[in-house]
Amino acid sequence: MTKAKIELTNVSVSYFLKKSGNSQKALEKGSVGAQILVGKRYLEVAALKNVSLTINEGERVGLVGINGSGKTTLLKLCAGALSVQSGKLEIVGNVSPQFSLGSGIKSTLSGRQNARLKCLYMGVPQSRILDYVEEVKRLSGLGGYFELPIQSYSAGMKSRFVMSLLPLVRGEILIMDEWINATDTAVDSIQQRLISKAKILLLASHSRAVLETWVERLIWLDRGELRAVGPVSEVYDAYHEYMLANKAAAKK
Ligand SMILES: Nc1ncnc2c1ncn2[C@@H]1O[C@H](COP(=O)(O)OP(=O)(O)OP(=O)(O)O)[C@@H](O)[C@H]1O
Repeated sequence: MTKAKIELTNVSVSYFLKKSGNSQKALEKGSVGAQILVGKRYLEVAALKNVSLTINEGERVGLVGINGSGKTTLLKLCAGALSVQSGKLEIVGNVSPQFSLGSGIKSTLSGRQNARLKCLYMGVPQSRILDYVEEVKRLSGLGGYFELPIQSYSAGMKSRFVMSLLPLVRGEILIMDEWINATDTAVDSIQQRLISKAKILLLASHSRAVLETWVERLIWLDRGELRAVGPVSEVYDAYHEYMLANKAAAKK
C-alpha cells in the first residue's frame, strides 16, 4: 500500500487585493501579517513564499507563527481548498480537514437537518447517515433543541453543535486549524481517537501545551517563510523568545 505523504516544493501563494486609499499604509510593519507588495493596481499579500517541506506517514506536525504568518493558507493548500500558484504540491492519501466542520451550516435549518447535510457533504455512506446523526445528537446534548433551527441556538450551543460533528471527520491525513478545546470529555475522546487513527496530523496552534501534547515536529512560519523546523520544545522556545523580543522592542 502506498504511504501517505505531503510534499511541497518551492510553493508560493499570494492573495491579490485591488488597491484603494493610501496603499503606502499597507507597508507599515505591524505585529501581524505577511509581506505586502504594492503594485500599480493591486496589493500582493505574499502569504507563502518558496516553502519546501515533506511530511511522511506517521508524522505529527505542528504549525506555529504570529497572526497572518501563513498557517491557515498552508493548511488550506494541503486540504485542497486552495491551489498552488507556483511550485509543486504532492499529496498522497485522503485528506480530512477538520476546519471545515463549521462551514456551510445553515441557520434556518435544524441541528438534525444540518447534521444530515454534513453527512452527505463529508461522504458518509447513505446506510450510516441515521446512526451518525443520532451520534451527533447524543454528543451535542442539545436534546429537543436539535430539532430547532440553528438560529435559535446561543453561541455556546452552536459551538457544541459544531464540535459534535467531529465523528464525521474521516481520512488518512488530518488537518486541524486550532485545537478544539473541548470541555466535554466525549468530544475530547473523539478528537483523541481521530488523531491516533490519522496517518498524518498537521495541526496549527498558538498553544504550547496543545503542541507539546499532540505533535513531535514543529514548523515556525514567519511572514510566509519557514523560519525553523525541529523538535517542538526547541522551536517553540525560539518562537517565544522572538515574540518577547518583539514585544520589548514595541514598548521602546
Ligand atoms: N482571502 C484572503 N484575501 C486576502 N488576504 C488574505 C486572505 N486570506 C489570508 N490573507 C492574508 O494572507 C496572510 C496569511 O494569512 P493566514 O490566514 O494564512 O495566516 P495565519 O497564520 O493562519 O493567521 P492566524 O494565526 O491569524 O489565523 C495574512 O496577511 C492575511 O491577511
